[in-house]
Amino acid sequence: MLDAAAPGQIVPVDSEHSAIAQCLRAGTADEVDRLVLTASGGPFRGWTRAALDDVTPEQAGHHPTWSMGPMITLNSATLVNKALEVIEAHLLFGVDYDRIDVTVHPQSIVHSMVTFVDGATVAKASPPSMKLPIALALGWPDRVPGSSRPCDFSTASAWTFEPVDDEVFPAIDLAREAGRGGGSLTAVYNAANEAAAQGFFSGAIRFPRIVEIIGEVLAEADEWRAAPGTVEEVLAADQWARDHAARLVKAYADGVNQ
Ligand SMILES: NC(=O)C1=CN([C@@H]2O[C@H](COP(=O)(O)OP(=O)(O)OC[C@H]3O[C@@H](n4cnc5c(N)ncnc54)[C@H](OP(=O)(O)O)[C@@H]3O)[C@@H](O)[C@H]2O)C=CC1
Ligand SMILES: CC(=O)[C@@H](O)[C@H](O)COP(=O)(O)O
Repeated sequence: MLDAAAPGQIVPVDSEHSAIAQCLRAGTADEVDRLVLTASGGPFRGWTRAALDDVTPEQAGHHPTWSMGPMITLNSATLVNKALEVIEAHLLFGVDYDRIDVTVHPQSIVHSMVTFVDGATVAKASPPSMKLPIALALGWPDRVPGSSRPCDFSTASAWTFEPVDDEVFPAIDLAREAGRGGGSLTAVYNAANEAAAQGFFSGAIRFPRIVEIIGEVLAEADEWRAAPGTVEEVLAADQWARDHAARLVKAYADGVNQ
C-alpha cells in the first residue's frame, strides 16, 4: 500500500499517528530523534501477571478513557493496540523500531510526541476525542476550527507518564521483534492476535494466553520472513497464522496449559 500511495496521500486518523504527524511539522525528517507513542495502559494497568489470569471479556471491554468497539478495546487491554501502532508508526513515518518508544499516560490527553535531535520534545495534547484527528484528516493539512474542545488550563490537572511493564504486557516487545524480522511477520502477528482474541471472547482461553499465542505463532513463522511479492502472499501468511493460532486456542481449551 505504501508503495502504491502517492507522496502525502496517506493521512493518519488514529489519534496517536495523527498526533505524531502534527508534531513532525515542528522539524525536518533529519531532525527527528525518536517517536514517543502514548498508551493509556488499558483497564489492567498495574496488575500482576497472576491477576490477569482471571480477567473476563466484560472487564476487558471497559476502557479507562475511550469509548471504542470491542476488538480495539480488548487490544488496548492486552497492549496489542499499542504494539500494532508501533508497527504502523514505523511504516507511516519511516523511523526504525529502535527509535519508537511507548510511554504509559493514563489520562490520554497527550496523544503522542516527537523528540528532536536538539533534545526538544513536541507533544500534541487535547481531551480524548476522535473528532479532532478525524476532522484534521479530512481537512489535511488545514485544521478545522471548532472540531474539538481544547484542554482547560483554568483548573488543576496532572498529566503523568510511566514506563510500560513489558514483563506483564509483552505485546509491544513481540511486535518490535516481528517488525525487525521483516517479511510478512507483522501480518502474522496481527492474524494470530485476531484468532487468539476470538478464543478469549468465546471463553476458550484465559486473557494472558492471547499474547502468549502471538509469541508462539511468531516463533514458528520463519517461512514468512521473506519480503512478500504479492498481496496473495501476505494473505497466505495471514491465513497460516490464523490457522496456527486457532490450533493453539483449541489445544489450550482442551486442557493443555489452560
Ligand atoms: N473507536 C475509536 O475511537 C478508534 C478506532 N480505531 C480503529 O477504527 C477501527 C474501527 O474501530 P471501532 O469503530 O471502535 O470498532 P467497532 O467494533 O465499533 O466497528 C467495527 C466495524 O467494522 C465492521 N467489520 C468488522 N469486520 C468486518 C469485516 N470483515 N468486513 C466488513 N466489516 C467489518 C463491523 O461490522 P459489524 O458491526 O457488522 O460486525 C463494525 O461496523 C478499528 O480498526 C480501530 O482499531 C482507531 C482509533 C480510535
Ligand atoms: C482512540 C485511539 O486512537 C486509540 O488508539 C486509543 O488511543 C487506544 O487506547 P490505548 O492507548 O489504551 O491503546
